[in-house]
This record gives sequence, C-alpha cells and structure tokens, in this order.
Amino acid sequence: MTVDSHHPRPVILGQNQYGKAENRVVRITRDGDTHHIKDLNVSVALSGDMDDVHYSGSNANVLPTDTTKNTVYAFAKEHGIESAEQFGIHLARHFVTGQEPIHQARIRIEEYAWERIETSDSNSGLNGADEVKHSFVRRGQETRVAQITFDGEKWQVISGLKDLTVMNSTNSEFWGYVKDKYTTLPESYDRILATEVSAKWRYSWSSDEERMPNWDTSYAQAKKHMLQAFAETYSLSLQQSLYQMGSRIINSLGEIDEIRFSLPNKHHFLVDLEPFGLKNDTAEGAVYFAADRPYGLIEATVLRDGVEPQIPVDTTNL
Ligand SMILES: O=c1[nH]c(=O)c2[nH]c(=O)[nH]c2[nH]1
Repeated sequence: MTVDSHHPRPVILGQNQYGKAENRVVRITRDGDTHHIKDLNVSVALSGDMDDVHYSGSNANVLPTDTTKNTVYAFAKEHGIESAEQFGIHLARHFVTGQEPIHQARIRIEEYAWERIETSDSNSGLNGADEVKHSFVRRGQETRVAQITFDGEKWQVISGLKDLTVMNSTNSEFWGYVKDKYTTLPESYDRILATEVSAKWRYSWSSDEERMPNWDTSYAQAKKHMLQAFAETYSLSLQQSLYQMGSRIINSLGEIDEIRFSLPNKHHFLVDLEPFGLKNDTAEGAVYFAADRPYGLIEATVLRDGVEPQIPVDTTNL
C-alpha cells in the first residue's frame, strides 16, 4: 500500500494529561500570636475523555488549568492544609467526582519544611510574653562560604552564608513609598516578609596568628544574631531589616567589621478568593501565592564606623 499524502495513515493520540503545575501555596494559620505555616508546591494532572480537544479543539470536556489552580488556593483557605497527603486526596477526589469527563487526577506535592527561629526569650523562658512566634527558617539550612586572601604579610578573611531562607508571617509593613504614574502596589500594613539571605562578613583580623578568631564560633554567632534580628525587627521595609541584621552582628561581634547582604524579597501575594465567596484576610490567617520571580533585590553593606569597606559590591562569585 502506498501512502497517499492527502489521506495519511491515521495518527492516534496516546496517553495524555493536563493541569496546572507548581502552584506555590503558602497557608498561614493564626492561633493568637502563634502562627503556623504550610508551604506547598502543588501540581495537578487530569486525564479522561480528552480526545476531542486534541483531535478537533473542542473544549467541551476541558476544565481550565486556571480553574485547577484556583481550586488549590480556595481549598487551602476553605479546608486548610492538614498534611500534603490529606490535601492531595481532597483535591483529587474533587476533580474526579466533580467533572464527569475527568477519570483520573494525579496530584503531586512537594512540601517545604519550616522551623521556628529561636529568639532570645524562647531560650530563657523568663519573658515568654515577648517570644517571637511568627518567624521561621526554612529547613535544609544554608551553605557556608569563605574566602581567604594572603599576600605574604596580611590576611583577609571573608566568611558568609547563602541560601538561608527566612520568613516572618507578620510584623512587616510597606507603605509611604514614592508613587508615580506607574505605581500600582497597594500599601500593606501586615504582609509576609521572606528572603533568602546571602551575607558575607569581613573579619578585622589580619596578622597576629595568636589572636586569630575561632571561625566556627564566630560563624555560629553571626548566624544566630542575624536570625534573631530578623525575627525581632518589626519591619517597615526589607532595607530596614537588613540594616538591623547587620548592625546586630557588628554590635555583638567585635571581630567583624563589615557585612554585605544580598536579600531577594520573596514576594507572597494574597490570593483573591472573593470570586469563590471566601474572605482571605491576613488577620485571620490567609493563603498566599509564593512568587519566584521577578523579585525585589535589596543589597547593602553595613560597617563599623571608621573602617574602610573592602567587601566587593558584587559578591555573587566571591
Ligand atoms: O521591603 C520592601 N522594600 C522595597 O523597596 C520594596 N519595593 C516593593 O515594591 N516592595 C518592597 N518591599
């Protein structure tokens, strides 16, 4: 049999599925001052009677991927997120039982774990009222970095860390900024503040080997002060938090003269759930869309008065 180009061999549609992938959903629940966080990456894949949309373009059986995304956010608000498994079961059941043409739903979930930042008061137990209960550090922790330079006489040691992700689920505002004709950002009086800290600090030590700092102790202290300053600062901008983190280190650790931060503002947008009759109110605990890009990038050096800045402005490849 010859192949007639006007009547090609039938081409058959094989396995197919569709849905919205990587819905980044952050659910904060508030129990008084104590906040709880669930942070998921949810991917929905549906399959069923989808021949027509592929063969002819008829969308009659197609629940839009946009709807699957909205369902993830609305369920997070309405039913909460008890566990990834429970949330996935709930979603899968909804799609399969709710839409006749959908026969199978596969929900894949990644969950990012967060731990509470221990603030000064959580340890002492003396002043429990001031303990910070809305500050978290993402588990997995950071990468420690160091750069050592020696010219035969003098040493320069720059230490630091990257990929230390932290979040305050309240005590962050952003308002009173410049507005021009392109400004649309609504002022916020209670927002999530999250960043992935990249910091490099320079030691004043440069020669006397007898008086060399204890690098491990110093690193642990710098990290602790940075986290506590982040947690304890009532923030009016990420810039202000940055300065507080840096100055806490400079004030607490005599051996460090200079610190440079690169802080991406990991934006969390309140999801509009009004169309589904759901109030998504910050004060009650809310559902956020965790955007990955673009992001604000806040960078600055904080130094001891009188010292010369030496850490390069662009520390990416330090
Ligand atoms: O903490 C912030 N600093 C900014 O400079 C800024 N700009 C913006 O849009 N949001 C924020 N947040």
